[in-house]
Amino acid sequence: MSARSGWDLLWRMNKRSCALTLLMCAGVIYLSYSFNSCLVTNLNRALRQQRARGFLSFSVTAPRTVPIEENEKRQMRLRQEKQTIVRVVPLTWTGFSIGNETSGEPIDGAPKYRFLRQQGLRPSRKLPDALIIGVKKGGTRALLEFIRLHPDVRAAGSEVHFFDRFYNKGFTWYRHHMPPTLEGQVTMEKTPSYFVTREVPQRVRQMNPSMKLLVVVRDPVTRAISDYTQAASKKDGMRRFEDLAFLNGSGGLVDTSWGPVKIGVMLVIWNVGYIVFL
Ligand SMILES: Nc1ncnc2c1ncn2[C@@H]1O[C@H](COP(=O)(O)OS(=O)(=O)O)[C@@H](OP(=O)(O)O)[C@H]1O
Repeated sequence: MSARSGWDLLWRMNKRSCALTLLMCAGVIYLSYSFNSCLVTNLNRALRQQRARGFLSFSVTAPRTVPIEENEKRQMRLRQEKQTIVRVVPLTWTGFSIGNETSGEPIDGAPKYRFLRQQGLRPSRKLPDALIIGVKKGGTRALLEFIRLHPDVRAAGSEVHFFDRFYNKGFTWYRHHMPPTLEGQVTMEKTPSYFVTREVPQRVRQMNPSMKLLVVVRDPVTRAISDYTQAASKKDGMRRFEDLAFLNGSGGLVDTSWGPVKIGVMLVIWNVGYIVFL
C-alpha cells in the first residue's frame, strides 16, 4: 500500500468516526431532553394534584437531596406553623340549618368548618354590618361579588329581603340567613328593593344606627330599560317600553309612577347623608 492510499484510508475512517461521534452526541442530547421534559411534566402534574387535593394544606416541595422522612417531617412542621397563622375563609356559603345553632354560638358540627376548628377558630353568624340597598339593575350583584372576594368579608349569597318582606320573622331569622363569620370579619347582604321600600330606612336604623349602606347608581334611563328587559324576559306579551314609560303614549310626558321609572326618582326616602354612593 502506498503512503497516499494509506492517508486516504485514514481520512475516510476519521470521517466515519466523526459522523458516528456526532450521531451519538445527538442521540444523548435527544435522550436527556426527553427525560427532562418527562420529569418536568410529571412534577407539574404531581404539584397540581397535590394543590387540588388539599387547598388548605400548604405543602412545600422538598429538594431532591433531602431524604424522604426528613422532608415529610419538615412539611408537617411547616404546615403546623402555617396553620397557626393562616386564617382559612371559604368565600361562599350555600346552606344553613336553623335549629342546630343558637344565636351567636359557634357552628360546631359542620364538617366544612373542620379546618377552622383545627386552627382554634370558631365561626358564628352575626347580623350584617353593611347592606347594598340598591339600586336594582345598578350592578349590585357585581359589586357584592367583588367585595366578597376580600377574605374579611362574608356575604349572604341570595337576596334576603328581611327589611322589606320578612321583617316580621325577627332578627334571629335574619341572623340565620347570614354566613358564619370569624371575629373581625364583615357580614354583608344585598337586597336592591330596600332602596324603594318606605319602611326600610327606619327599620335599618332601629336595628343598627351605624349600619353601612351602599348604593350603586346608574343612569335612570338605561337602568329603566334594563329593568324592563328583565321583566319582559319573564312575561309574555308585555307592552312596548315606550308605551309604558310615557303617559298616554304621548312620547313626551314621562310616567313616573311606572315601576322602572319610579326607581329612578326614589332617592327621597333615604337620608342621603348615610349612604355611600358608587
Ligand atoms: N361591572 C359592571 N359594570 C357595569 N354594569 C354591570 C357590571 N356588572 C353588571 N352590570 C350590569 O348591571 C345590571 C345588573 O344589575 P344588578 O346586579 O344590580 O341586577 S339585580 O338588581 O340584582 O337584578 C346588568 O345590566 P343590563 O345588562 O343593562 O341589564 C348588568 O349588565
